Amino acid sequence: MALESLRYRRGSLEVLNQRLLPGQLRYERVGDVQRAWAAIRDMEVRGAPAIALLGCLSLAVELAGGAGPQEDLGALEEFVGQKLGFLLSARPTAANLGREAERLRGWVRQRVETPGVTPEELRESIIEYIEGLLEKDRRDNRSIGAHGADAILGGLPRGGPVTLLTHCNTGTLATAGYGTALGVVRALHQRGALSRVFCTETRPYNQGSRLSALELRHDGVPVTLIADSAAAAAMRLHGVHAVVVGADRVAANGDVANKIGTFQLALAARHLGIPFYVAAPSSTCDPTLASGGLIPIEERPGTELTQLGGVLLAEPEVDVWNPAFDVTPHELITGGVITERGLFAASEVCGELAERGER
Ligand SMILES: CSC[C@H]1O[C@H](OP(=O)(O)O)[C@H](O)[C@@H]1O
Repeated sequence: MALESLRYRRGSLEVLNQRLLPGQLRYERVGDVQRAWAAIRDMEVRGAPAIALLGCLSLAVELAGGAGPQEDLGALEEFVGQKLGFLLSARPTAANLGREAERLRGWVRQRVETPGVTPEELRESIIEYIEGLLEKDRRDNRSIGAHGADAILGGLPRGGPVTLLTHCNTGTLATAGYGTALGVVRALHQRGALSRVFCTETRPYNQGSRLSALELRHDGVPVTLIADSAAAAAMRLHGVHAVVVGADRVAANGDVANKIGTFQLALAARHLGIPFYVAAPSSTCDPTLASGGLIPIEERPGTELTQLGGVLLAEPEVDVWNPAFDVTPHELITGGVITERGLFAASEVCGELAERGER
């Protein structure tokens, strides 16, 4: 069975509940924005691109079911804006949902100002616009994979085979299919240029051990699971050629917010002279924030550290600090940022994409 984070057809949306993986493969129906919000907040679905798609598709399901004003263009525009605004409150750090919401609001505004459009036509065109995001994600992921494989192979004297290290989950279970950093892994594997990828368990939600190990084994990709604390040693002792990770938000100066633990991977890579790459679609860029210190960092419940599957792992009353993300300064992203538009120096990616109109 193909692992899919989302299953969508007009009027129907199901999500794979990732909290139950790898032990249980259970798809659950999402019939409206409220249910999507809860799935995002509780990390039943996670991963910046998948979150953006889930949010928007849940709105498409509501509209296909007749929700919202029927007769008034302005009222329908306001309904869409309110739904998108509500979705943004689920998790604060990833940029993609906010960027797609901004683009959709602007597109709806233009349609409302188009002479002669009816509420029914507007409703239908919004649904079609949102459905187009699925194919765009898949197309962009393939481009990121190809650009990333070219960049990594181009940086090696013999052009492979390559040993990589990655963090968290950035693949099928974080996107609509191919993945961002794991898209680069897949592209190298498909070219026969991947020796092995080391994936960190990524405490405390264990995206690496529960999700990346699952999807890479499922696809026959040579993968070795390591503890987060073994990452620097693996880089040094197992001939890692490059580190490639995802991103949740890229600030204007190229600082990157990504899963907690990314910053220390970048420090270790810098010390060992290993190129450090970030792979992300252009919708991850947030040129409105000058630097990484301005990116909101989500903090999650301490029970994510003190418990696992209902089993006590720590002193239950201990104080816990559990940020879900950290910020890696652009100067540590030595390989660059891989987007669907190509490889960019981290300090230039937001500006260059904005100049190309990729906002
Ligand atoms: C392509 S997924 C991007 C990003 O999202 C993950 O965070 P979470 O699992 O909390 O949603 C991780 O930071 C990935 O790198």
